[in-house]
Parts: sequence; C-alpha cells; structure tokens
Amino acid sequence: MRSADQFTIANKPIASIDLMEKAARAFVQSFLRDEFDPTKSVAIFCGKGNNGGDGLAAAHLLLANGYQNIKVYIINFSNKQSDDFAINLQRIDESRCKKVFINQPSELKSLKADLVIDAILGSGLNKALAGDYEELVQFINKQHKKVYAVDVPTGFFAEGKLPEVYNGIKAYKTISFQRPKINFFFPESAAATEKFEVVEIDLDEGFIQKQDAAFQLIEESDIQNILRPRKLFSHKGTYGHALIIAGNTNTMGAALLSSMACLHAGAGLTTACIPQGGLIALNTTLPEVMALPRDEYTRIEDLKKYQAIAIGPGLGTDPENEKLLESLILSKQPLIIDADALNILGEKRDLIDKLAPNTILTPHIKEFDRLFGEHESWWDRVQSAREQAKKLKIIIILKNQYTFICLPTGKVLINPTGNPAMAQGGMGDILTGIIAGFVAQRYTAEDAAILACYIHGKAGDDLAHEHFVVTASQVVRRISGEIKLLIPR
Ligand SMILES: NC(=O)C1=CN([C@@H]2O[C@H](COP(=O)(O)OP(=O)(O)OC[C@H]3O[C@@H](n4cnc5c(N)ncnc54)[C@H](OP(=O)(O)O)[C@@H]3O)[C@@H](O)[C@H]2O)[C@@H](O)CC1
Ligand SMILES: Nc1ncnc2c1ncn2[C@@H]1O[C@H](COP(=O)(O)OP(=O)(O)O)[C@@H](O)[C@H]1O
Repeated sequence: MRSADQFTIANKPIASIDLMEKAARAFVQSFLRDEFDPTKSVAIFCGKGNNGGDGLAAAHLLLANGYQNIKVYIINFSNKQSDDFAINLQRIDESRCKKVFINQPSELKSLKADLVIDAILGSGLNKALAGDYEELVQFINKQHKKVYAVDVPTGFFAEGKLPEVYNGIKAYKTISFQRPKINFFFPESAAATEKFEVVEIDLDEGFIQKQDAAFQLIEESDIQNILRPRKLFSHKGTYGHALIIAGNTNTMGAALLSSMACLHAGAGLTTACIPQGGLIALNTTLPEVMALPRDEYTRIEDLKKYQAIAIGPGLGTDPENEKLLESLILSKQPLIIDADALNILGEKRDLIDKLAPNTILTPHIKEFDRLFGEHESWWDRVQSAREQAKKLKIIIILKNQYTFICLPTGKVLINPTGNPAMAQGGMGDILTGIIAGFVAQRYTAEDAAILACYIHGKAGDDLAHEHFVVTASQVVRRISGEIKLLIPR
C-alpha cells in the first residue's frame, strides 16, 4: 500500500496533500454514516505524521459538516513532523477549531467528549508503543469512549507478527484506506478493533492490481468468473462422482452432513463410505447418496471411478482408518483431507511428504498445529501454511473467521465470508463436502477451494441476518440457492 501511495503521487496529477484530503474525506463520510449527530462532541487525537495529518483534515471536514464541538489534541511528544501534517496544522490554526498541544500524557486529566478519533500513529508504526505514547493510549482506553481509528488503531501493526499482549488503542471501528491491512484478518486484531471498514481513496488501482501481492482478498466477481452453469444435455455423469469417507459409531452425523453438502454443491453422484452401523441412518436421511460399507478390511480398489475423494469427517483414528488413509495417500490420488484424517497425519507425519500434488488439507487452528507444530501467533501460522503449501505443492485451507487458502504458488487467498453465528459443530464437515462436490465437477483444486469457502460463508452470512445461530444443516440447504444467485446469467 505504501508503494501504491507513492506511485499515485508520482504518476497521477495529485499532490500528497490532496491525497491526504481524499483520505480524510473518505474517513469522514464513513464516520458520518455511523454518527451523524453534529451536537456530539468529538476529541481528535493527532500525532505529527501523516496519520495525524489525516486527523487534522478530518477535524476541518467535521466543522464544515456542522459539528460545533470539536477539539484537536496534538500529540507533541516528538520534534519531527511530516510536511502534510504541517500544512494541515496551519489550516487548523486559521480555523475556529479548538486545539491543544499535549507535551506529556499527565497533562490530560479527563476527557469529556462523546466520541474519540484516533489519528496518533497509523501505518508508520515501526516499534511497539512504550513510554509517553503507551501512557497516552492507556489514558484514552480508560475513558471507555467510542473510538474511531484513522487507517490503523494506534499501536497496531498493519502487518507482521503481533505481540501476545496488545497495548494500543482499543477502537470501536477502524476506517482504513483503499485496502484492508493484513493483520485485521487475524484473531489478535479483535483486541484492537471491533470492526473495520475499507474506504476508497483513489490510489492508482492499476498499479495496485499489478503488484505481486502475497495476500489477496476473494471478491464476489472472482466467484462469478469461476462458476460454470449446468450444461444443456448434461447428465449425472457430467458432474462427477464423489466419495466421502467419513463417520463412525458416534459420529455418523459428520458423514451425513458432508455427503449432503456434496450433493447440494452439485456432484453428479455421491457415495458415502461409512461403517455398517450407519447404513440405516444414511438410507433413511439421504436417499440420493450411495453407500460403500466400511469395515476393517476396506480398501478402495477402483479409485479412478471417483473424481473426488474426501476423507476425515467423524472418521475416528482407529488403526483400520489409519491403514485406509495410508493406502489412499500411497495411491498418489489427490485427496481432500479433513478432521480425523488430519489427526492421523499429525501422528504419522512421514505421510505428509507423500501427499499427491493438489491435495487439499482443511485444518482448523488445532489440527494445523498438530500437523506442523505449535505457533505463537496467527502471522507465524499463516507463514508456515504458505511455506508448506508451496513445498508440498498442495492447498492448505486454514480455517477461521477469515479462512486462509494457501496455494502451491505461495499466494494466500483470504475468504471474507462467514460469521460467528456459524461457530458450531459440523460446519467444517460441510465445507469438506462442498469442496468434494466442486472437485467432482472437475473444478481445479484451487477453484474448488475458493468456491467452497466463499459459498459456505456466504450461505452462513445470509442466514445470520435472521438467525442468532445457524446450524450446519441450515447452511447445507442454502448452498444450491447461493450458487444459483452467484452464477452469471
Ligand atoms: N499510504 C496511504 O495509502 C496513505 C496514507 N495516509 C496516512 O498516512 C499514514 C501513515 O503516515 P506516516 O508514514 O507519516 O506514519 P504515521 O503512522 O503517521 O507515524 C509516523 C511517525 O511515527 C513515529 N513512530 C512510529 N512508531 C512509533 C512508536 N511506537 N512510538 C513513537 N513513535 C513512533 C515515527 O517516528 P520515527 O520512529 O521514524 O522517528 C514516525 O515519525 C497512514 O496510516 C494514513 O493515515 C493518507 O494520508 C494518504 C494515503
Ligand atoms: N466465527 C466464524 N466466522 C466465520 N466462519 C466460522 C466461524 N466459526 C466457524 N466458522 C467456519 O466453520 C467451519 C468450522 O470448521 P471446524 O472447526 O472444522 O468444524 P467441525 O469440525 O465442527 O465440522 C470453518 O469453515 C470455519 O471457517
């Protein structure tokens, strides 16, 4: 983003001060959508870099929008200041805005404002907060005001490993410029901001698009570009045969859910490889699904019959399942590996190196750490997932509120859909089934992963508008409808 900023200034006829004005305008527009009440008092804390410059320009714009009670606190802990900060300071001097210089945090005794805008430090943060800055931030946090952060909450690193204990501003909302900062997608960001919004400031999009960004956010248009309609004169054979190896005595539900998800994602045929004891449950609840009874001697002989093979949901880690997984891996067939099959891999790590290219692993945080070792932070975990996906030429879907799809190329795609109403058992089982459904339809492993994560989360988001919690069964029933809405007409 920083290089995009400089490119825009150098190549478009726009001065950096005008870019700052655009940023402040975009910030204020978003702020006003949430808080349009000019009778409210607003305290704006400004550092002396460009983040502070944005804060000063925002003060100006709020005055212009009728806010009478604005007070700017200039944080004067350093002698350095940016040029654009200086220009905006002069503008503030010439306006009727109240301002005060804070030379030490102890000068602040109380804060009466209704709302706070944090423009102390932004993406220029280059070390953890300490000393006066830390004291100031603690003072602001203790006031328990609703804080809007400009671009990045003060003290929050936009990228790189986040410290275990966060000591920066605790914002209600962060209004960030042009692109979300990568660290917003990690659970650690919850300590820094309850939510974030990205606003356009007209940086040179062409340049940004050309950047070889390691992280990319999946957008609805990507899904529309990938999805294909059902073909005229097609039949069940056109859409592939998926095999779901799942379920055990007490976990038949996992097999049913993933098989049902595979059906609803559009596989032509679905076979569930389940224990004998689950046959009645399968035949009564999912008549469309065929059964391949599993016992301790099961070997899947005719692998080529299946375009997609998923293994793991509710499988159990008994020795016979270990043998089954091992035989599948040694067959060099790309698989979709989830849940207990990942736990088996975590115990028999020598198998990891034998995975066929384009295999898809779908671990949640614990399964991931069992496979690849404990990680202190999400930044480290995602870096390891990237390295492993590249080294093993596989796809790792690291699941969380934002799921990271790590590709063999080293690129990481971030899935923006999904929400906490989906935090319930069975949700991962259906993701596996959806992936298998798309792989069966001959989407590439990469495309199947992207489609499945996005559509799974989107179905959950739509349901969450009306429900406090959404169950895996509800999400499954919504999948086909979501595909229909997303598919180009
Ligand atoms: N890029 C874009 O797209 C656009 C960006 N824009 C805006 O610019 C903002 C970035 O501005 P920026 O580069 O001036 O950095 P900023 O965050 O104001 O701080 C700089 C100062 O902080 C200091 N400092 C650092 N860490 C510290 C610490 N722990 N404790 C104490 N001091 C610390 C550091 O001092 P140093 O350590 O280098 O001496 C430096 O002097 C960005 O967030 C956005 O709001 C928009 O206007 C337009 C489009
Ligand atoms: N807070 C959340 N926001 C978005 N998605 C979520 C959230 N909680 C869970 N999910 C999704 O639900 C699934 C949970 O997977 P997993 O933990 O393997 O579930 P299970 O093993 O119970 O089937 C993942 O796809 C995850 O992204």
